[in-house]
Amino acid sequence: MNENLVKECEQIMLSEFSEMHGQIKLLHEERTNLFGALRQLEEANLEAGASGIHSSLGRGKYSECSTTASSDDKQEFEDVSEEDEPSFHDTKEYFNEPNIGSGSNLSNNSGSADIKRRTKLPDPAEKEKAVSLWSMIKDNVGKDLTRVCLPVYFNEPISSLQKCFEDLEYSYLLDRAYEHGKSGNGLLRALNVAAFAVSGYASTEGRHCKPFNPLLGETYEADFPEKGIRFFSEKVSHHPTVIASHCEGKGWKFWGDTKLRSKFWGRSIQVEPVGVLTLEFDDGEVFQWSKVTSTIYNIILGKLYCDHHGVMQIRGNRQHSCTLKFKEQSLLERNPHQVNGFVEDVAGKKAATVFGKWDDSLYYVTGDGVSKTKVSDPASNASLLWKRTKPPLNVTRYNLTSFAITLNELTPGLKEMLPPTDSRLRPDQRHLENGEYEKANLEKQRLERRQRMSRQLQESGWRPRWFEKQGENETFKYTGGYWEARGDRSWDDCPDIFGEFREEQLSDSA
Ligand SMILES: CC(C)CCC[C@@H](C)[C@H]1CC[C@H]2[C@@H]3CC=C4C[C@@H](O)CC[C@]4(C)[C@H]3CC[C@]12C
Repeated sequence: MNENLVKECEQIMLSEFSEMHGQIKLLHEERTNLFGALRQLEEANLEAGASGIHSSLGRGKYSECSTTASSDDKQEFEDVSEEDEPSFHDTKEYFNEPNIGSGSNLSNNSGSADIKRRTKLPDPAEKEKAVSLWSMIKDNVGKDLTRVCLPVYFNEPISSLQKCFEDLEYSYLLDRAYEHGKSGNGLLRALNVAAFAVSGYASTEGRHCKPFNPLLGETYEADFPEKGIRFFSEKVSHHPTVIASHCEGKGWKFWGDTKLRSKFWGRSIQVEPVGVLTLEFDDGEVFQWSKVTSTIYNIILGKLYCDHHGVMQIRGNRQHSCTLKFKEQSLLERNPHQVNGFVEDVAGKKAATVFGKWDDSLYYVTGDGVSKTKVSDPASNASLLWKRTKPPLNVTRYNLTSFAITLNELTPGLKEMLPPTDSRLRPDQRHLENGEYEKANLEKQRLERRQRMSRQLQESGWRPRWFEKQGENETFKYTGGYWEARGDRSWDDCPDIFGEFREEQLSDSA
């Protein structure tokens, strides 16, 4: 087949995923079948002189709900929680003055190494609405459903750029890995790197909402001196969606770009992240790996959940490499989320066995593991590498971790430092976080309209501001300068991507 045609098709598929259009198509098919059946039933019913069938579907008959536009707010939403949550919003908690603490070499220019971060999201301004995808779709019968943009209710108040930073929640594992390697223990370095690679999946458990798809050129910075890290990411391509990120820690750098390739399997979606993650220690040891496949189940019916499966090869350039197997959850699985693997040396000898669960903990045993201990029994002589932190006290329907809760916060003094492209300034996401759903929806529609220009922007020679394609496999590498520019707040060349769209913006970049 024609190569270009295949490429083109692939591109279309990818962009479809980013807008979740695929799901809608599937839903469309399902419901077309359903309505077909319904029509037959109704015809049969009419013939029999009965008319009670519609009520069983809750709302109107199929012929009535065909013309409402997606943006129309006449859509019916079901309220689940009747009682009002008691509000214990404490403003002091959010606007604490930062204390000047012992700074790390990475601390920001405001000199506040001891930033007090929030422990919960703002209380929603409006009452939350529970919306099922089905209730969305049933009001759009007869329309081209691929043109329907999902309302903000399906989103979590986190952008994909911020979600990439969630992989660094357990960055202390990399600090440990650095120290172990420095003191000559290459095996423990490799083990901690393996634990880090697994720990990034922990936050995906129980998360059922879609992150915001960033606009082309949108960025996110995370300066976390308390963790000794500084992270930066940018959306570098819209068709297909590619996010590039770069993180600096104590003795290490971690970077990579992620492009998602997706496949639709009836009721589930399989996501294959394409791209290589690189971890480089200051002493020259490098580890590289790719993320495993993730599947999101029960998109249409039942409880939505996410599983990760496949083999992760963490290749090192010195003594040790690691192979991790994420076991696919079977229908009758009593012990889901299992990860097993081993670290081997250059001679191919197994130096340690690792086992655990991606949503809970990871252990290791030195040697090949099998002869010395029962792998499934962590109580034996296995040592703990990583344990997930407890969920926050105030869980919301987004199920964010304590760490994720802090990611979209505008800590004191931060707003003035940010470029106009930072995710924290994205209005619809901010409104959603505040529970202002109506405003959030309006802004989301405006920005989505704007985003449709991105293909044109990209084709007319748009370039990422902070990353550049490098090397034979064309990975995006950070070109530097962001934190320096932040020091002088010189954001003149950063476009106002969340503002009103102006025609010149197309010609500017050409
Ligand atoms: C809107 C409704 C219908 C669907 C919600 C889908 C949610 C659960 C989906 C949408 C996008 C998905 C993410 C897409 C990409 C990745 C990167 C991968 O390495 C780990 C899983 C992870 C992080 C997925 C987790 C599940 C996810 C957040």
